[in-house]
Parts: sequence; structure tokens; C-alpha cells
Amino acid sequence: MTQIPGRFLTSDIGTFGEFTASTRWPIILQNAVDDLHAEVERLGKAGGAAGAAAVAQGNLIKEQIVQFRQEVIDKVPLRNFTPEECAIASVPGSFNEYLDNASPRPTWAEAEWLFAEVYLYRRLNVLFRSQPAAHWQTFDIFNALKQSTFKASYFGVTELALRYKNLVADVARLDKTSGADQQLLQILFKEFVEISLWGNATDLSLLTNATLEDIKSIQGAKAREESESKIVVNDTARAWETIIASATATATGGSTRVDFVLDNSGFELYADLMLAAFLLQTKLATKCVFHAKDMPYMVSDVMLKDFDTLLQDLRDREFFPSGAASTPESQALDLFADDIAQFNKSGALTFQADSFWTTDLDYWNIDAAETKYHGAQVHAELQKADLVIFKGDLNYRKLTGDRKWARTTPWTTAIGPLAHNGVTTLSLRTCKADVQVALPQGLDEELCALWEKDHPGQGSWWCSSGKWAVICFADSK
Ligand SMILES: O=P(O)(O)OC[C@H]1O[C@](O)(CO)[C@@H](O)[C@@H]1O
Ligand SMILES: [Mg+2]
Ligand SMILES: [Mn+2]
Repeated sequence: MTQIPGRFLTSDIGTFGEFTASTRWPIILQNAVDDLHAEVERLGKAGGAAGAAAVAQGNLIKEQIVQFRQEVIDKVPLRNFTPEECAIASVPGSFNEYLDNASPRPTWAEAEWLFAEVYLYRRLNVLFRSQPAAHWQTFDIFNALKQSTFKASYFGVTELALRYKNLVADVARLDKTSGADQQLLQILFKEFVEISLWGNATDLSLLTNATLEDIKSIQGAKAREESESKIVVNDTARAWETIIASATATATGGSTRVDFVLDNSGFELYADLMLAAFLLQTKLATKCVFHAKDMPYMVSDVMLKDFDTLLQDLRDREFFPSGAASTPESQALDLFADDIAQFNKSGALTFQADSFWTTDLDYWNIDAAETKYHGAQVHAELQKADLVIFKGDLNYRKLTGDRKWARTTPWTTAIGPLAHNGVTTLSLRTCKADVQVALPQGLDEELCALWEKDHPGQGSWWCSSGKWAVICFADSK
């Protein structure tokens, strides 16, 4: 039995986790203060009695965030949530349980990175939930940033929408039971997986006006090869086998369900919806379930309201300046929004949130054995899916327990119970933290040496740079 290593600590000298805790968290909290200041100013101008109360409470929250930020900088011990905080902000008991069992009590300078980061967002949320004004109860302090970032990805959003409009008619006609069409569907599957993986506008590997012929062509293959070079572990083909096996078995009825454990809102959510739309239009899947967060989390992670906001943004000619309704861009944006809204209305695409996703528990707790904080419920829900796609770096860190595994550790070792408890998983991860597993022998040394050249003393941060990605599959049915 492999010895299970400890988790990365914020005191691990020279790691990206240490840098995140000492440098990035104070910046994130300062940005929150600045955005809250702007919101309080806006409320003040709006006036009215409710506005005055909200303004006063907003200023109080601002003070509290400034104070909290100072605690992080002063590296004080992480305190328990008070009974009042737990009651008023529905704080899961797992946080205090962890803190009561940790010895010595962690400080911001010396804590498990994963716990401290998740705890930070929970502390921030408690400050808003503790104010009586309805405005602060449901306020997403990161909404302004989510929206400005999405607005800035206009080019990528319209590129993809035009491509969807170009392809959807041809793609929907493909026959998933015919050998020739399956080959094309597999190419498209890889394309949409890669767009979802990178979750940003710059890595679109195919041009807008590519036809199915173009995609099959050498040019399409060449474009794909280029974008694949940065994916250092790639199990896409194994995920495809799972999908096509289920889809052809259900050709005469039955269902194929693909779940997404989401990461960031905005363009990444848009790209995830593109992948889901591809699966549903081709009937490779009959149902997609999107799992969102129940509170503002990790700055950009998806909450249920972010889905509604995204559909509004796609149809809002002010937000995305695509001109009159008759322009190709406007028509493409409206078509995609309509298709997604229709899938949602018909129940083919559903959204749900669960408190488990924002607890400190890692995903070794997605198992029947975890009966206190919804691990067992989430496990039972995900078992209904033929494939569960986990998006992004934080999900990867929770899948692997954010532990100091050797970087060649097999994926099925690093994900513990999920390797054999009946959930089939695919992790699409852009590498943004120290934890890294499943690499072939020698590759880590090669990439460390490469990264070291331009980043002296930080060679191992190649896997915190966001420049490389891994796609890891585990079939545990
Ligand atoms: O949005 P993603 O891909 O989950 O990345 C979030 C990552 O950013 C960090 O906050 C810093 O790298 C990590 O703690 C976290 O895993
Ligand atoms: Mg991400
Ligand atoms: Mn995220």
C-alpha cells in the first residue's frame, strides 16, 4: 500500500502555495475591498432608506475585510467560526472540526494550503451573510470581476458562437452508430474537450468558418496537434470510448448522462456549455448535469445565478457589442443562447448546487463513507452519470488531496476511493498549483529544467503556470 504523503503547506519554502498565501491572498482581499467600495458608492447614489441601511452595513463589511486581510498578513492563527456565525451563515461543521483536531493550531503562515484557501472564502462569505440587509445576504463580491472578465472575452465568445452556428446543423445530422461518422464525432469531441479544458478565448484551435471537411483535413489535424502539445497527460480517447459505448448502446433508447463539476464562470462556463451542447445535439448524451457552488468561491467559480447572467449577457447587445440583431455575430450569439435555454427548459441540461463543493473536504470524501457533509449524497448523485467531468485546478487539487505525491504517482493511486467506488471521472485541468501526478518518467525533470531557464529557482512551478494541462481518466464502474 502506497504511503499517503502529507498535504502541501503554506510554509513549504519556495512552493507556489507559499507564494499564494503570502502574496496573492492579500491582493485578492484588497480587490474585494475595492469592489465593495465601488458597490457602496453606487448604493449611496441610489439613495432611499433601504439604501442608507445597506450603505452603513456595506461600510462595516469593508472595515471587516480590511481587518481580515491584516490577519492574513500578520499570519495569525486560523480561528474557529463562532456559533453565531455558523447559524447565520450556515457554515458547515467540518471547518471547526478540522480546526479543533489540528495540532498545533494552524496559522496563515503554516497551514495546509487547501484548507486555508477554502477557509479564507468562507470567512469572507460570513462577513456578508452576517449583515441583515437583503442586499448583502446574496451579494457576490466577485460579480463585477466575473462580468468584466467575460465582457473582455468578446472575440472568443463570438468566434465560438459563429463556429457553433456553422457546424450545428451538420453535426446534429451525424449518425453516432455509423463507423465513418463516429470518427468525425471523435475528432469533434476532442476539439470541444480542449476548448472546455483551456476555458479561455486564446486557445481556439479551429477557425470559425471550418466545415466538417476542413476539420477532417490535414490543416485541422495540424492545428489540433499544436494545441495538444501542451497537454502532458491525455486520456481523452479513453473518455471517448466510455461515451460512444454508452451512446451506441442507447441508440435504441435509454440514456447517457454526462456531469460537469464546474470551475470558473464566464468564458469557461460558456466553453463547458459548448461541450454540453455538442454532446446533446449529437445525442452522444441525453442529459448533462452542471454542479455549481452555493456561495462566492475562489473568485471566479460558478454559482447558479452565473448561468442566468451568462444567458442574459449573450443576448445583451450592450454587453457584447455585436451590432444589430441581423448581424452574423448577433444571430450566432442568440442561436446559442436559445439552444442552451431550450436544453435547460426540456431538462436535458440541468444545474444544481450542493454545500459539499465549498467545504474543506477533499474528493476522497466523495464516497458512501462520508455521511456528515454530503459526501455520500454527492457520491450517490454522481454514480448516476456515465461520465463526470471535473474542471480546473482546484477540483484537481481536491481529487488528489493536494498531497505531496511523487509526480509519477499513478492517477488511480492519487484519487483514492474515486478509483474504485463506481464513479467514472475525467479531470480537465490547467496546471496552476504544486501538486502534480501521473507524469511519465523523466517528464517532470525535463519541464523543470525548461521552466528554470526563465524562472531561476522556480523550475517546478511549470505546473503552477497555467501553460500546461492534464486530462486524466479513471473508470471505476
Ligand atoms: O480556477 P482554477 O483552475 O480552479 O484555479 C484556481 C487555482 O488558483 C489558485 O487559487 C492559485 O493557483 C489555486 O489555489 C487554485 O487551485
Ligand atoms: Mg480554472
Ligand atoms: Mn476556479
